[in-house]
Amino acid sequence: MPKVILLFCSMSGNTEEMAEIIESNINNHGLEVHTFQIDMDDAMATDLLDYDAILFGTYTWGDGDIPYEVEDFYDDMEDIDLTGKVVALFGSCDSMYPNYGGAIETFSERFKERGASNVLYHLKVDLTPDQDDVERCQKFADDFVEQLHMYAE
Ligand SMILES: Cc1cc2nc3c(=O)[nH]c(=O)nc-3n(C[C@H](O)[C@H](O)[C@H](O)COP(=O)(O)O)c2cc1C
Repeated sequence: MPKVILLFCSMSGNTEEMAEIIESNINNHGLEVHTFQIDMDDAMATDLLDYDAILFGTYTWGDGDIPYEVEDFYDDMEDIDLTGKVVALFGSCDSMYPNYGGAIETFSERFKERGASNVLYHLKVDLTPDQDDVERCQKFADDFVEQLHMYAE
């Protein structure tokens, strides 16, 4: 059974809502997920090493920037080898900003740099998830589980 970690940060709760939908859908597939809110829980970049699969959620700040509360986590990722990990990223963004969901792209590049060859999709939701977005989150989780089984074979 693959070990799955879900890490996220969220200022006003939108990315957190996505994380909850994704977690519950992955649980529905019979997989256990260990979930951490980066700024609240004691989650460190080295924790990633203990898992086969990583779900990473972040909102975007400033001008397409990563939020300050994940800056240390981002920097600490520099020293870890994520070869072979299956990764998918998600987050709430705001289409009023020119750099829509830039933090997701930045983290995606970081995961790739660190050797996570299977960086899958990015799910971006505009502000608070509406009913369509809830379904997109559910599908995102379904696809993730499918990919996990594929890579595990
Ligand atoms: C000061 C500020 C800057 C922001 N900059 C961006 C941005 O560059 N790109 C973007 O897509 N969203 C940007 N956002 C929007 C947030 O990412 C969006 O509100 C998101 O829903 C917050 O997610 P959360 O509820 O999980 O904290 C910005 C929001 C604020 C308050």
